[in-house]
Amino acid sequence: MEPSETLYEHAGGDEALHRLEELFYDKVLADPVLKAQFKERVPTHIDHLTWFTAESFGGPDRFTQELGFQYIIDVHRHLKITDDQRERFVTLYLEAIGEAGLPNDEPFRQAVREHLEFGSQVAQQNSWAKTDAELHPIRNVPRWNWPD
Ligand code: HEM
Repeated sequence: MEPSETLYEHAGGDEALHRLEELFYDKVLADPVLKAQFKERVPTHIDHLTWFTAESFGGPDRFTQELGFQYIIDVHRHLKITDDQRERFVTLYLEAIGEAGLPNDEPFRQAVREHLEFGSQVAQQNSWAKTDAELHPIRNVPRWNWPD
């Protein structure tokens, strides 16, 4: 990898991330643990997840510009995500990285794991919040970088 390369560039940009999210969403919709959460195919899901991931990995900030961070808080509110569901989500995503032909080097996988662990914990906490005070304090798309 080039030292100056972003995770977004290393992943292969929008085209590769879109392919990853497509494959991941198919796995999610077919999964017995996750089907209680993902009951039907939401047509915007793949594009919106691609925008979020691209921004998180140092690419264009399209998610923030077009949807805003409040959107991702709102979509997870009241879903009551269980530990099993959160863990399954992370496992399927890591499987999809390999299957979509994204780079499989350890620094990249570690950065993706950190993004996923953090993001899925935020989504889970927000999914149980009864009041705004119980929401995770993050209010901007987090930017991940290469592990130290
Ligand atoms: C890194 C972690 C996560 C990210 C970046 C993320 C991102 C998103 C985004 C962008 C949407 C909106 C899709 C749209 O506008 O169509 C969404 C919806 C949703 N998310 Fe998450 N999410 C994460 C974790 C989770 C977890 C752990 C669960 C449950 C196991 C979950 C369950 C859902 C559900 C049920 C929806 C609404 C239904 C759908 O769009 O298919 N999310 N998520």
